[in-house]
Amino acid sequence: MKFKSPPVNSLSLDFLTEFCISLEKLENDRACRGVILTSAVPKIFSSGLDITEMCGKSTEHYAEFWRAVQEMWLRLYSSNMVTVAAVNGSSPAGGCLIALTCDYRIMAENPKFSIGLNEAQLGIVAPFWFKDTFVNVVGHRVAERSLQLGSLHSAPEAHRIGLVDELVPEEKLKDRATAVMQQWLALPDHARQLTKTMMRKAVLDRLVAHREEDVQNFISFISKESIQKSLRMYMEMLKKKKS
Ligand SMILES: CCCCC/C=C\C/C=C\CC/C=C/CC(=O)SCCNC(=O)CCNC(=O)[C@H](O)C(C)(C)COP(=O)(O)OP(=O)(O)OC[C@H]1O[C@@H](n2cnc3c(N)ncnc32)[C@H](O)[C@@H]1OP(=O)(O)O
Repeated sequence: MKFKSPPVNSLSLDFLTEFCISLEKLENDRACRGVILTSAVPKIFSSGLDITEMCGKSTEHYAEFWRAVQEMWLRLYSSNMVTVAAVNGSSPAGGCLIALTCDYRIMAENPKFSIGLNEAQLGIVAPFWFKDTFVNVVGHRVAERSLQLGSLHSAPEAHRIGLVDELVPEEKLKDRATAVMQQWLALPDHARQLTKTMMRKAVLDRLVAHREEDVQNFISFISKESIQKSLRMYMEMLKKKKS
């Protein structure tokens, strides 16, 4: 599955809706046992949640948007398919979450590409299920430091801390992702799927049990004037960076 939402593959409500529909189609296709996620946009895997969806909108919109973010994560984290992220560009915040949610991450070894949960840098907080997914990949200590600092890690650093499983030259990313997929698909599906469920169930159940509470937390957090101001300033900073 190739993300193609220029300029930076932001995760808008439309993007998330289409992503979930595509994933569901593949999930229901018995001939499809695995999916490789990558980007058709040069140098960017995904810029994370679309900040404009979280700025100056109604409570109803925030609720709809957040449910779509939850849905994307629940579907991908619980997928029966083998999921491989071929991270061919930068991947902050929600983009990093997508990669973390897969079974395996391969990143292009370009030191200019960065990845991480940088929410704290925007003055916002990664919700508990972003944090849980991160902890399950890199461990508690690395996740705690990285989350508090809102660190964006260069590709070599991301590999060193275990955020990505391997680095390969950009031109070899597709072949390597295909080889990894073949390796994972060589196992019987039922054994792999049951093992995956066993490893992820507690974290998935936690969001399922607190889904509506999480929506309300998001709405009250994001609606605060101080948070709206931080997000506006961040967007302005992104725009100024160009000029
Ligand atoms: C205890 C209580 C707890 C309660 C908690 C409850 C709930 C939690 C609450 C909130 C959590 C919300 C979680 C959010 C997670 C996220 O994903 S936030 C998004 C974070 N993303 C980023 O920080 C990335 C920002 N972008 C960049 O760094 C760069 O754009 C880039 C991706 C590295 C690409 O750089 P490049 O130079 O190629 O491009 P530009 O910077 O020029 O960007 C082009 C264009 O795109 C716009 N844009 C970029 N990123 C975004 C984005 N994420 N959303 C929307 N728009 C984006 C940028 O502004 C440019 O626009 P233009 O100037 O109009 O062309």
